Amino acid sequence: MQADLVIVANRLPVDRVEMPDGTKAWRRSPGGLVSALEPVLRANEGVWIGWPGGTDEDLEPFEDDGLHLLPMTMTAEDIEEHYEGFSNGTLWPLYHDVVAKPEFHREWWDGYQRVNKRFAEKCAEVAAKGATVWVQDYQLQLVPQMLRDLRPDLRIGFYLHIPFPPAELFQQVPWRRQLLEGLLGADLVGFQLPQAAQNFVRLVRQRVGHKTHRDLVYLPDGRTVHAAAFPISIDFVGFDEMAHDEAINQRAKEIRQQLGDPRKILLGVDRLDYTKGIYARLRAYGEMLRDTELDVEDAIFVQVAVPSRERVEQYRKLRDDIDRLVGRLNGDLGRIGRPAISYLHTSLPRNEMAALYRAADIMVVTPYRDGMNLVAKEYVACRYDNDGALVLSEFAGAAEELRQAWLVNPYDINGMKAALLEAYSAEPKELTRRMRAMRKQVASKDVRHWADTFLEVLGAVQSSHTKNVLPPNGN
Ligand SMILES: O=P(O)(O)OC[C@H]1O[C@H](O[C@H]2O[C@H](CO)[C@@H](O)[C@H](O)[C@H]2O)[C@H](O)[C@@H](O)[C@@H]1O
Ligand SMILES: O=c1ccn([C@@H]2O[C@H](COP(=O)(O)OP(=O)(O)O)[C@@H](O)[C@H]2O)c(=O)[nH]1
Repeated sequence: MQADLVIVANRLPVDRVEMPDGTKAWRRSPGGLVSALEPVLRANEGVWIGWPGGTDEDLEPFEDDGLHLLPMTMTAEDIEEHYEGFSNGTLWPLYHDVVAKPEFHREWWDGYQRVNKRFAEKCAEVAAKGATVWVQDYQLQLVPQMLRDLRPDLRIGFYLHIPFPPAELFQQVPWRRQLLEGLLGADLVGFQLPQAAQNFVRLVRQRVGHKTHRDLVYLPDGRTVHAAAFPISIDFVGFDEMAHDEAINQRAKEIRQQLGDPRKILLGVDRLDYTKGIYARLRAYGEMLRDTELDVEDAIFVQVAVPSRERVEQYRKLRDDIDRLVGRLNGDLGRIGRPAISYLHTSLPRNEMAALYRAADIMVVTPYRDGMNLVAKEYVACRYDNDGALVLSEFAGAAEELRQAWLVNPYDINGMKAALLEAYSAEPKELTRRMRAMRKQVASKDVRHWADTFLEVLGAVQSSHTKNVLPPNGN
């Protein structure tokens, strides 16, 4: 198989899972990267390389619902060292403001290099001459340079879905220079926010010593690397259409009834990740009930927590902590038929998500740090009647665009309580004013816009063989 567009991500859009009866089945993979890229691959003929979930399974390339998928085989050791280890035990906490303590282990780094190499080799094998390869996310930062060494004819783009930290944090990594050099194999390195692109360029100047000018890096071999922000988004029209669907609105009504017809439904939907601030948010809500600012007769908090990275210690602990907190809050504050929190530890299909967004009066998104947070944008897309309130952390990438949300600092519990209360009691006129502006933003900057802009800028970069001339004052 030879493709003109190759998307390479740690995960395939579908995940091979074992059912309770021991049989294997495909399920949609968790997370926003898959939500965003699936419509992009659908719109452009191409192939997607990634891990299909599970270990030691040699699967042939296959087609799933019109998508060409190329599964990579991962051993148990690969998963332990590359995915759970270096990607999610080292890079993930480090890139998210050290919300948890990153661990540095040399064998994890070895596994990271090994897996990146295999992904690069697979790309080199399937990319047609002069093809575009779009490498995704922090799990594959070495792929751009490894791939360029193998196939200098390719146009290579890289996109980081999570924040890129300031130099002060990044320089903790013992292999910082190798990571930067890996990324510099790309022609275009994309980030969620402009600050991240600036952090990257500054680090390249300081740590690798290359000349830079604004968002350009000049390499000694004459190649130029462009670093810029491309805030990711959602399929606005798709969500808006689902939101208008009769069956989904019927389901939203049913959800409300099943919850006991409360006056207001508050909703949180997150992967069960310590970056998402679920614990602090539920604690704040519990305090509001305890202090009688809210009453379980009027309000309920629905929290959906999607199982995530369950073999990583910090994630296991978080799950236990939240289980205990929910149990305590319901035990202390709930009444018969009126729990304080309706907690679901599960992954819901898109239509059920849309029904929940339709049902929720207040969407609560309070991460300590988040690359973007598509859930916030999906909620906005589903509120076509311009009602509903969004309470959003300042530290989510989405806050740069959704300025009319109730913006909160998740470290400030009292501030969060005040914002929740304001959103809870806001006048319809106020809700409309805010939601209308946010809908306009998401409608105009949807995922199509994101992918088209990235691929357009990538398409415009000079061929890697063309030598560039430094600007007169390149620094
Ligand atoms: O693959 P997993 O380990 O199960 O994790 C799921 C994904 O989580 C992260 O998603 C990010 O991408 C979103 C879309 O750009 C963004 O809105 C969010 O803020 C990010 O956290 C991760 O970056 C992906 O690689 C994972 O697949
Ligand atoms: O039960 C769930 C919970 C979440 N999602 C989807 O998972 C994505 C989460 O992306 P986000 O950017 O908010 O966070 P991430 O998990 O990537 O960090 C969104 O598209 C959600 O619609 C889902 O399909 N089912």
